[in-house]
Amino acid sequence: MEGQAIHAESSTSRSRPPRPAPSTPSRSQGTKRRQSTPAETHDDSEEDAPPVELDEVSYHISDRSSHQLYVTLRTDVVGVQHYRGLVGRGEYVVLRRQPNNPYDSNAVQVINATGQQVGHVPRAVAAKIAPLMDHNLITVEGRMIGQNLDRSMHYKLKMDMLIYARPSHRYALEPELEWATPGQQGFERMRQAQAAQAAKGKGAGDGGGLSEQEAELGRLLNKLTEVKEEKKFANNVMSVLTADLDVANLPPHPSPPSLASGDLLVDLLPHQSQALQWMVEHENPVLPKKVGDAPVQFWARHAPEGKTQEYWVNIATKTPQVDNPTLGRGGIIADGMGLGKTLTTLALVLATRNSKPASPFSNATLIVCPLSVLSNWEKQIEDHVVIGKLKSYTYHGAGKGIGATALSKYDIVLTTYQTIAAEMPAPESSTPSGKGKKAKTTSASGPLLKVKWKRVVADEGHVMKNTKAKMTQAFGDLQAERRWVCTGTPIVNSAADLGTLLTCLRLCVPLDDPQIFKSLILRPIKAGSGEASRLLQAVVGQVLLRRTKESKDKKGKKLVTLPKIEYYQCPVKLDPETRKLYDDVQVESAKRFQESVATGGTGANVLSMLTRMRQLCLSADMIPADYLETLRNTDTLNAGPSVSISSLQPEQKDKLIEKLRQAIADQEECSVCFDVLDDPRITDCGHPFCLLCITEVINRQALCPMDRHPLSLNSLLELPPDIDLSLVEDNVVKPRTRSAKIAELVRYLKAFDANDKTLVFSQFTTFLDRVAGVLQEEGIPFCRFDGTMPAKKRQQVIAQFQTPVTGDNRDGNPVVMLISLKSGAVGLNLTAASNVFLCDPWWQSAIEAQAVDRVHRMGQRKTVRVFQLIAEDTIESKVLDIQKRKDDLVAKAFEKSGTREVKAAKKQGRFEDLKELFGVAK
Ligand SMILES: Nc1ncnc2c1ncn2[C@@H]1O[C@H](COP(=O)(O)OP(=O)(O)OP(=O)(O)O)[C@@H](O)[C@H]1O
Repeated sequence: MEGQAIHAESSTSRSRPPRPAPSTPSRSQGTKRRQSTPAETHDDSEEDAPPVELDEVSYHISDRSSHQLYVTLRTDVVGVQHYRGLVGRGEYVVLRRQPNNPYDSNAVQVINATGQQVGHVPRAVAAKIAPLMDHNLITVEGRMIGQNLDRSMHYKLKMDMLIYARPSHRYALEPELEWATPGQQGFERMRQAQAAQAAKGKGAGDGGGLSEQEAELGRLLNKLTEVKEEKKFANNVMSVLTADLDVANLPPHPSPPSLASGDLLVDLLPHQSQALQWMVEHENPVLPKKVGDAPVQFWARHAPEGKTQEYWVNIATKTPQVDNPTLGRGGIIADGMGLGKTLTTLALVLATRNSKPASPFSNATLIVCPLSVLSNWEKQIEDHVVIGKLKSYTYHGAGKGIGATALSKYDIVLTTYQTIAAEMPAPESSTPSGKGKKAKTTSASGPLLKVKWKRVVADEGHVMKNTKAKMTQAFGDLQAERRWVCTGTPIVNSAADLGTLLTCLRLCVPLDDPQIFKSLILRPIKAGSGEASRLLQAVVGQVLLRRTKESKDKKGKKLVTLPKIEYYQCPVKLDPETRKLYDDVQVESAKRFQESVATGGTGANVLSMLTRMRQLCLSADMIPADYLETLRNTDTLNAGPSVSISSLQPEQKDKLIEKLRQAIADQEECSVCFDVLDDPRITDCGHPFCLLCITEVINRQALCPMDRHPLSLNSLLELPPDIDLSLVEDNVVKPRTRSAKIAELVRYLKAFDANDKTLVFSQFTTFLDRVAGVLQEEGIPFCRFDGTMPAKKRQQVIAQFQTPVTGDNRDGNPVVMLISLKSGAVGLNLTAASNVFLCDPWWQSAIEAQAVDRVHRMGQRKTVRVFQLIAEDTIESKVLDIQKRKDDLVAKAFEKSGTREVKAAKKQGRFEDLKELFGVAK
């Protein structure tokens, strides 16, 4: 039975973000292999079948979970003679369920890196793994031991099958998988055998034999995944990943656009000219000329011994092919904030104006950015490009009434992520998105998706951290000859972020495939593979340029010289009334926390309790008047049955919607991923989550992670489309009493020089409303900036704020800008300010650093002063302690010794952190 072929169905494609045509051909075109020989031909249905696509959805869901390698099973790929897919030794292959196979409903296909089927998993093995795969309990992938590159007739090929599952499922799953352990010895004995081997010093994973530095990098990357909220850590990892790049000695552009050339109103700085040349080279990559030349995007020339015909080998995936591989054009500009990525990109457009792209592409560049930086691009063009040298157009809001042909005549078109997402054709709602079917479309795509761009640039491209998000898919759908990402933080949460960027950029084919990136890089890194860490480092070396404010040129001089920056911590004493309320709330919250720990769950709404305590530190009227009472009376253990949203009373629904709206306005985090809510939903028990996070939880355990209330997908509610999330213009709240923090802030503002401008950051827009009320009372001119403001308004606000105070414009010239910490701050130039107030400490020091970077950047002439307001003896001082401890841990993790202890300390640290925040004695 095992050698018998199971025929493929003719329609096997599933949906994944479509690939742009024709510059970046589909995988089957781009990495086409040798023509099949007569011996390899097979039945017609297979011949006409479209190339097999990967299942994007299941990839995404499983990638968000932390699966662990349970066991590796040596097995076969069978029925190889019926398929045309070729594989090399060591190549990773995708194992995909084929439930509609007419001969075996348990069938599992084996698919190579170019999407072609190689064969099937043996029937007996498939029967065991198929039900587990169907229930999303395991993920499997294969690594080829045998190969069929010799083109002789093969019926089966040896393969290692790697079975992954969640660590928390071990208890239930191991009995189901005993048959897969070597000699069916069972997991316990397998572990004992592995431990004995490790004790003999044979090394774990495939990290054995690799240098200590490689192993160390692997360990660091693993920690990155574990401590995903630690952005500083991510920055450090970027430093490690880019440590070997010799950026100081990059050649400058021979004739960059400049004052002298009449294109720019400024000259590029030397590091910007180097970046320009690097970008030009990466838009025109050249395959290695001969055997032995350095690989380009991992493709190397290969000449088999004794044979004359050379072929190509992808040294990352071990994929061979005869036809010339297609190279991606573009890359990632990951320079630190404020080094001039915007200006360099404009210089690229100017420098390549006369090199017309191949037909059918136009000469137009599309720049996609968050709404908050749209006006910054307009301003940079206005400030730095000589009038008439670049024709630019902003395609947003009222500017949308223009067709594809007109757009393609511009040199630069500016737009936002939301706009490109909205231009995607709407899927036909009645079409079931069943397996094997692509959603049909009813509406046509918008003009942006119709233009054949010379290049597309994703500014602040790290926002595309999720391959399933509409804007990521929309960027992938844009048709362009060259593709770029600009971001100071290419890795935000984990190395997977870099994989997403490769996918969006179509670079390093076939590593741009999420499934292959995961198999080759993410999973092995988790398993401690130094080789995979080295591969990740190599990917970075191929596609990314990064310098920071600390980088030095070849003479040892810093790239940019900036004025001094001074940090001050300002302790604030709560007023007696707030102090009393805070202490009561803390005692009650601690009780709730302990109760939930005692019952063994995440129990009570931990995050929401922490948020309320933080709001109390800012201004007591930010929490509901009856909050303490509610806290005392809430029965956290009363879960109740799952409720379908459709059965809720209208007033219950309204309450939930209001709660969700508030959570979004307050930038509350999702308590599954600890990130800002993405595509938010609220449960019938009143907890907000990202849609993807809560869907995954429901699929797994159908209980709310906050209060164990039973949930189903029907218990989720989203905001109605007509609800207005935008900041109510000039929202000003006159607080009943002035909180200690607001009083302290005003004290400083009054003491500053009348010409000094100040940024006031808070995570809570509702707090900024209260500050606004007090500033109004005090007659201190201020403005507000918020991520949800219309583009025109933002531009006006920034322009107004950036106007220096002089004798004649003092009246109404804002000296304070109120700005929310997490929305809208990235990418802004606010150098008119030299004082920064951080009103509430944030867990991620990197977010605060980003805020400070709005002011401490090129163009700043004064010393920058940063004031952190900390409410004494509250959760805020504890947050700082935790932040510091985490920074210490990060520092330690970079020392070579003690990393295992660091890891253990971190795990324990999470729980200890919570105890500390609630004031529960250790
Ligand atoms: N060569 C230059 N001459 C004069 N000013 C410059 C030059 N390069 C950059 N600047 C100014 O420095 C500031 C920062 O530049 P820019 O906004 O391009 O940085 P960035 O790397 O895109 O920053 P971010 O990561 O925050 O988006 C801008 O005000 C810009 O006008």
